[in-house]
Amino acid sequence: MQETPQSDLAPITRHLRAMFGSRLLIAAVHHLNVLEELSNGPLSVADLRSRIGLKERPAAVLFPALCAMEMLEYDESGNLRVTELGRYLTQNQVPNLIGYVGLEKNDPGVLEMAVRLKNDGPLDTSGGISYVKEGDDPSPMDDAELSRMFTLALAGRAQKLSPIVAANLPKSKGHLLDVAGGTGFYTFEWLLLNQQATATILDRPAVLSVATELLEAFSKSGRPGAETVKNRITFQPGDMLADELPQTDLLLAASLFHDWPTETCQPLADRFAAAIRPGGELWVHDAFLNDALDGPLAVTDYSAQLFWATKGRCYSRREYREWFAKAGLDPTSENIPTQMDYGLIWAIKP
Ligand SMILES: C[S@@+](CC[C@H](N)C(=O)[O-])C[C@H]1O[C@@H](n2cnc3c(N)ncnc32)[C@H](O)[C@@H]1O
Repeated sequence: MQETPQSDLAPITRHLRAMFGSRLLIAAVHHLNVLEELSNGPLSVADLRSRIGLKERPAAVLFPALCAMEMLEYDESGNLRVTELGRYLTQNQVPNLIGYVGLEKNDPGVLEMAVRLKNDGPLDTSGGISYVKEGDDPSPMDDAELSRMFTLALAGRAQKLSPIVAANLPKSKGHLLDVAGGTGFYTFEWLLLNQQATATILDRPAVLSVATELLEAFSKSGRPGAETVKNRITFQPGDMLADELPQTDLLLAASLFHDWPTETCQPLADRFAAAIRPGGELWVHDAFLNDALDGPLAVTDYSAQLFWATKGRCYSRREYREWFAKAGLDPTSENIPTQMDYGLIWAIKP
């Protein structure tokens, strides 16, 4: 089949992320007893969390996933209950599939997922967490080899999505700040479409040295205007959680918030809002949970993958829009799908 810019690679990312969803289901049944806890009737999210001993983040990953899998649902009062299907994973239902699902209960990935759910992350974080640099904690993003590996791992995804994202961002002669810009492809493509604009890519120094190499190759691609992109980009090594951010007309946060826990997202939104000039815009490219926190399955699987590997998870548009509003931005209701189950939302600075 010939590759076209329109072809969505979601089947690949969905199968990749499904592994993490499977681990959640098996761990929920065999290591956390989630469905059994609900077999006597519905419980509020808070009650279910306290019975299983789950913190906010693992609960916000696991419960939406079990809803998306149709094992759980919310009743009229907003409590969680077992569905007709989910009943077949409880002891009172005979026959049931508990034993059959249990064939995989000692799979190393399942066992580790159970540990991470109970602990809200891996037990050993001495080597740091992928895609995360926080305070003085060690970070793979500051290690030459690891940051190259993690950054290049995202290059194909960014190359595929960036022309779509760039085409949906506003046309401008102003400045774009691409925070945690990684490979830089989103900026490269946007500058190609906006020949008078300038941009700053902010990330860790080791990541930016990879982006610099990619920009060199991009400049020589022969695409119209590609050779001018280099002169319009500033690379800014830094810490988005601590350093002053340059003032900008547009700010892009692509696959950024999902690496961070809820308590870090509001300060990030506040910092981004402060960097945007009046009339400017904050754009987020990410995968979003339903506002009802019950799916979609592709995103709850992705949230499980992010829970596994980072400090974050997927969030709903409602969660983002609440951060934007608290940061003094006016969230728009627009929702622009891109590909691979991602989309764009944005807010304007009054
Ligand atoms: C998941 S990647 C996203 C990269 C890019 N936006 C994309 O969509 O391909 C997250 C990026 O955040 C960067 N990052 C993590 N902590 C950071 C910090 N404190 N300051 C600046 N960048 C940071 C990482 O180095 C990494 O490049």
